[in-house]
Amino acid sequence: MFNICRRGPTSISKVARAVTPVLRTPSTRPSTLSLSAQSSARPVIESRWLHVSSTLMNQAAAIRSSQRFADDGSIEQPTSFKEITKFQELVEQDMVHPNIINEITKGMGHHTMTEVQTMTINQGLQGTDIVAQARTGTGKTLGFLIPTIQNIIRSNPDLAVRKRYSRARASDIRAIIISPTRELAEQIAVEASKLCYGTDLRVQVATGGNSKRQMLQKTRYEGCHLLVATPGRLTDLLSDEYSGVRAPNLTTLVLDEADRLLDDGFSKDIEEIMDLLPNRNQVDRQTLLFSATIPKEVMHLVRRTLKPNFHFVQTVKEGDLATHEKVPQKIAVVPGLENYMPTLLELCKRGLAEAAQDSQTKGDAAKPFKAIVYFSATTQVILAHRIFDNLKSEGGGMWGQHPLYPAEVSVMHGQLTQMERTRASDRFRRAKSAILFSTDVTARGMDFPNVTHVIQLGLPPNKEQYIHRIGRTGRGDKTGEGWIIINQAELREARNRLRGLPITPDKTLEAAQLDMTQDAQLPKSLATTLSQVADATKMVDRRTKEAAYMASLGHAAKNVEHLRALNQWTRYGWGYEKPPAVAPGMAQRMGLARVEGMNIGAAERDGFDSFDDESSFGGGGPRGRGGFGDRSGGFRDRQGGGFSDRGGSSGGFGGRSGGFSGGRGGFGRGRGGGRGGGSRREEASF
Ligand SMILES: Nc1ncnc2c1ncn2[C@@H]1O[C@H](COP(=O)(O)OP(=O)(O)OP(=O)(O)O)[C@@H](O)[C@H]1O
Repeated sequence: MFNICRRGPTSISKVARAVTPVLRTPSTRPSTLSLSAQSSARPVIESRWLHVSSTLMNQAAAIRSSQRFADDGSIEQPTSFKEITKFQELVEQDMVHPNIINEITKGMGHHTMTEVQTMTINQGLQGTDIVAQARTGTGKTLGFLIPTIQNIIRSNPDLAVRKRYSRARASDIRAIIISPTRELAEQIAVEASKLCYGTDLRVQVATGGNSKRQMLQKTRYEGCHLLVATPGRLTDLLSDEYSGVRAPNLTTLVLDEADRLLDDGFSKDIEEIMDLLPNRNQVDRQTLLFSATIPKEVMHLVRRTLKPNFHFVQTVKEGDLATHEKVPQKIAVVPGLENYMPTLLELCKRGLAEAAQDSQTKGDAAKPFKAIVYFSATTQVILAHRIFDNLKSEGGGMWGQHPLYPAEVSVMHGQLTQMERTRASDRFRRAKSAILFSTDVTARGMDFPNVTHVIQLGLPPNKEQYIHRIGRTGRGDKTGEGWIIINQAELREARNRLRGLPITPDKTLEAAQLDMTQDAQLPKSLATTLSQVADATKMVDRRTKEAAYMASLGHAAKNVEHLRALNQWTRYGWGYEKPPAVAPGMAQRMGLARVEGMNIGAAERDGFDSFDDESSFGGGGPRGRGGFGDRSGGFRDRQGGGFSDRGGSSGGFGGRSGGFSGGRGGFGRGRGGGRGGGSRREEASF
């Protein structure tokens, strides 16, 4: 996979995996090293630190000379150095300032470095450009923060100790860390601030969604040495001639989640940022690229971003699994999209039951149930969250306890305001037992503690994203479980996209096995689950459902099987007789005009707004004859029963003429719900 970056006789990956890494490149900052060596009269800590600098200077000089004096003019075999694996040793060996390490050993309680930290910290302290690939949750953040902060202090020893009054300015930026998402930027900034607590370094964070004016006020007031930012806001600040945010002496540039930042979505921004930063030939800087995934396709961009003699740290060996063995991963292939919510609910109930059992035996040490549920589109996240938010316990009435109590159900996606996003991620971070419905905004880098389950509904956009999503569990020394629920129509694509991943099929979830288009006798627990989802779905407004439909339509448009599955979902999942209407012009443009089963036509005016262009949802569909999802009728409606708008006897979960029941009852169609609504009546059969 990484043969693209082979350089010289030894492949980079081999070098990076060597037990004792070797210094492959000269230090890039003789001037900064000599600067630190010049000052001498300092308090104890700082004079100790001056020794640090000179030690590093000697090391760096040794390497430089070994290159410079190679007999045949080529780069001489680099000098090896002792690899440090304990944080405290970095202080003892005068490689990192104690004020930084204290925060790690005493503040965070970490003593031994992880594999990727060992390799990147030892190497990064030499000033080398690094691209590092290591599994999710293995501590890459400290892997780039320690060298970044240390290298700033190395060139500015005055900053090593916190002072009462800082003289920092907004144009003092020495290091910039770029992250693809706002939440991740905030998280990195918090981590960086902890590390810098005992120093005089000022950390600022700049992300879209937050007030630029406030950020500038704060930055101008406090100054900034280390800026953590998302690409858009960073470009904005650097190109704004009045912002005052400048980095004329930039020492380090870090791209976290580098493959994401270098892919099509962000690469233009990154290029623009590079142009706005000082020219590397004039102001030498170290560049650090980190990610759990570095696909071949971005390697040429990686190479363009780094100096030619960059160092490749790769703890995931070629052919190794990119995900953790300690995270068992299961796939449930369900007959149709209508099975998603019942299957998810069953899985959550099971997880909570296991957690409750665990807490009886282990007390506080028990594993909770804390899950992130991923969807590919915001509209799907919103719909699923509304359904889960509406769930009611059987027989609990309006004010009954939520069936997933004590888990908090929350949501995270790009349509929330930044304040809502921050609140949602803070709450989820703190929650013991919780379920977060999310788009991929939380898929990369987010370090929510104790996530026990990652559940993906539908296929992720690519293998990398699957790996990052799964990486939200099993972090550090924790374990976790990964689940992916797909429908039959996605199976072939899933085999392709997820090839080589350790995913095993699972058939233990009852709702995943059920053909919801057919009559069936159901066990009580399953009937209850279906009934709860049915009730909850019915309470969701039509617009939310149709927004999810339209978003999925865009993805499914080129595949007849997917379209069929999608339309079937509206019928058996929501109880629509016909799928939502798609305006003829839009259907034409999307190539759907002749596809069987589509509802092409003007939106019906039924009291809701209707839509007829691509930016909308396609309009309100016709009123179905039945189905709990139909706005115009359904379960326990005015006419007294069933799931149907035409009265209980013709209602049905699937929107046809039947229904489903709990107890010994069945799920199906045709026999009628009877008065009072089938799902609540154990004896009833539909
Ligand atoms: N040396 C260490 N020993 C124990 N735990 C550590 C160590 N370093 C970091 N951690 C913890 O491991 C967790 C994961 O760290 P981090 O978020 O840096 O992982 P990552 O590799 O960047 O993950 P991702 O690929 O998802 O971005 C954090 O909770 C962090 O506090």
